[in-house]
Amino acid sequence: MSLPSVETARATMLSAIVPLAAQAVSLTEADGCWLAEPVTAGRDQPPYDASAMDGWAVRGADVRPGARLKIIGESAAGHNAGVSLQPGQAARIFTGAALPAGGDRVVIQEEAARDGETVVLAAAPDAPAWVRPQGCDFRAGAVLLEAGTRLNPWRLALAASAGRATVTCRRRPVVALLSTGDELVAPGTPAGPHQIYDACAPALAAFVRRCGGTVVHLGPARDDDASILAAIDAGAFDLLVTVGGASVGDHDRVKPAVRSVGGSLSVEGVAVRPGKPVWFALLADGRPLLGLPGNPASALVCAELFLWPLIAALQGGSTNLAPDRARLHGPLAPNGPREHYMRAIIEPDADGVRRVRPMTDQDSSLVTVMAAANGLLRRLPGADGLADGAEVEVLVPIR
Ligand SMILES: Nc1nc2c(c(=O)[nH]1)N[C@H]1C(S)=C(S)[C@@H](COP(=O)(O)OP(=O)(O)OC[C@H]3O[C@@H](n4cnc5c(N)ncnc54)[C@H](O)[C@@H]3O)O[C@H]1N2
Ligand code: MOO
Repeated sequence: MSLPSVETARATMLSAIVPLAAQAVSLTEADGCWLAEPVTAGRDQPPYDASAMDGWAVRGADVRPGARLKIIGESAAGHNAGVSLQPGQAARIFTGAALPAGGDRVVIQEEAARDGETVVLAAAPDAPAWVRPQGCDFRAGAVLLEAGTRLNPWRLALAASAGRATVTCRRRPVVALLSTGDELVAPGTPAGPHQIYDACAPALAAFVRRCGGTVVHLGPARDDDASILAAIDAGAFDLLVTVGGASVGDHDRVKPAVRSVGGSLSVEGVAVRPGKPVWFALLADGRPLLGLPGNPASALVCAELFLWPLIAALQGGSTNLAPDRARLHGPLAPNGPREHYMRAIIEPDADGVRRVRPMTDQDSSLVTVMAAANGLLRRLPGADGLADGAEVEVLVPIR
């Protein structure tokens, strides 16, 4: 049976996702969320004609070399001068302050000298008006951020400038992690001679948080249906991620256990390396389940390819997994039948050219190899061998 491509499998998974409810989210909590409603401006920004510099507010018509102007007041940010400039008059002004009525230009203080109650302009004051007109950043009523925009610190500054304390975003998904396997023990607990530490749950927890999800740990569970189902039953989650037990061995019990309680599988294996046994199901109550293979590199590559888009979709967002490009460091053998995501080091060479060097050993169990890599080299099924310097596709993991 031929397995679906990464793209087809991802589309199948995403078609089953219903975005979570929208709610008001405080700006301090909204970084990384997708807007469910636009942010519009309730007022102009700046709300008045503002000085861009510290200096003297004047009437442009009065600016002549050496002009002597009478000082009639002061305008500081947050404090209106309460004066109106008549011909021949000036007001002290500071950056961000409102221009007094009648003023339309600022002469910076380096271009003028105070002399008692007057200010004397320099021989050749510089040309800019140094005024930021009311509404030059945005106007009342303008749509500042469209629905569907993903918030980041720069966009949060815009929402904050519009006076918004909250924005409307979809709830962050609660993602439950369930590692399975009789051999697994949680780091920090004693390990028997035939046991290994659960490397995937802590790694995936960090991954989920970077995607904007919150994490619940359900495992590790034993390789038996009762243990797996008890863990699933106990969990309150929006998305369940199981790790291990995905393949074809007698002890790979997760899929049978999920089926036994009415789960329906829509993806069972993908033509990808690493991660071929990855699977996807809806539980009987409709909640989605992503089944990751147990080898750590398989689990984490599949997290990039499938988990990140699923978490985004639950928040009403989409991810851009379009590969980037780099030049190959050294030759590369032809690829096999599966789309291959090779753990690799991507860095500039001595000439500043971005190079990608695949790790020598691509065994999906090797955590040392994964930890030394900083990206993935993507190879399409059946791709030809390549020479040193060939342009290739790379994927830099979510940061
Ligand atoms: N006859 C076949 N055997 C296997 C096939 C196959 O097609 N035919 N596929 C192989 C591939 S590819 C992968 S990937 C693995 C995936 O297997 P499972 O998802 O069933 O995972 P496990 O068997 O439970 O574990 C695999 C491996 O990873 C270790 N592991 C599991 N969980 C963790 C964890 N949380 N932290 C660290 N290490 C973990 C586990 O001890 C095994 O060594 O199957 C191949 N077999
Ligand atoms: O696909 Mo498995 O993930 O090759 O090791």
